[in-house]
Amino acid sequence: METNKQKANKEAKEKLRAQGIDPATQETPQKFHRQPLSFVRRGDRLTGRRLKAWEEHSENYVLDIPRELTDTSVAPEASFDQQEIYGRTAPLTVEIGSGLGEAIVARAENQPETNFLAVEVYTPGIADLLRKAHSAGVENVRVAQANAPELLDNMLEENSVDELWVFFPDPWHKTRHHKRRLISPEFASKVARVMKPGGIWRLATDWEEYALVMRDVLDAHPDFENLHAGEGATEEDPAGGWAPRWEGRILTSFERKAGEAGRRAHDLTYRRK
Ligand SMILES: C[S@@+](CC[C@H](N)C(=O)[O-])C[C@H]1O[C@@H](n2cnc3c(N)ncnc32)[C@H](O)[C@@H]1O
Repeated sequence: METNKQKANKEAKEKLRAQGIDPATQETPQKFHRQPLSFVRRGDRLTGRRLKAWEEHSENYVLDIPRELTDTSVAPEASFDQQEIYGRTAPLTVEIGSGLGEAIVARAENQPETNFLAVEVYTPGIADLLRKAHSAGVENVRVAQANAPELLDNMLEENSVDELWVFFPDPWHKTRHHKRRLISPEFASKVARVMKPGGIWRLATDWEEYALVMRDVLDAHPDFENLHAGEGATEEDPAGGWAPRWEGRILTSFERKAGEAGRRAHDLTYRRK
């Protein structure tokens, strides 16, 4: 006789399989995505207050996105109509990899006249964001649970984003994993397409070698201009180009832990030409 727990486990596994996810590893198979993924599917099971937050608030904040094959793939017919989504048209700030939602919810609270879109694949992180957004009473944030490069290609309109953030993207520090890194010339071109001329792209990382790669990739990209070219140059790093810490980038728990481990953040700021 099957117990309730066994039945629930079986159902959860079937749901994952239907989404193209291997229940043993909970990893999204690479074959469904055109590019290497910048994330590994982690356990998505929600419990306790995260589950409660999801049940109570996801309907208000999480976008219903047409999917292709997996739950993070964005189908080419997806669209982003601000009027429909926020009930108004306003300047748009997008955060890619919003983690636990600390930075975007804080900013949304301080900038009620801006619309905010958090892009994140990690369900427990989104649940935390929902809890924060609800308790702060913000109405100008929405969440897209989606693989960012596909969202940029298939959902956001050309010339529609005023500001875009990528704070502490996964560093994938082993050389054999560098192809999974988010920041690349191809990704920069996807960002360039959706940004308005004059739009601002803010980045930060605690991984020094990745910071140098990000700077070199974006300095070489024809559509972006480094707003702090040459700043912060040192003898070891004569090129410089580092931005001061931006006041809107609050200290997240992720950055705090990096600091405790002795890694300091490098900031970069670019303008879409
Ligand atoms: C190291 S965390 C940093 C989170 C947050 N920005 C902060 O500063 O605390 C990186 C986040 O990016 C998300 N992420 C990685 N690749 C992504 C992708 N392709 N699309 C959407 N989110 C992604 C991960 O799930 C993770 O939550």
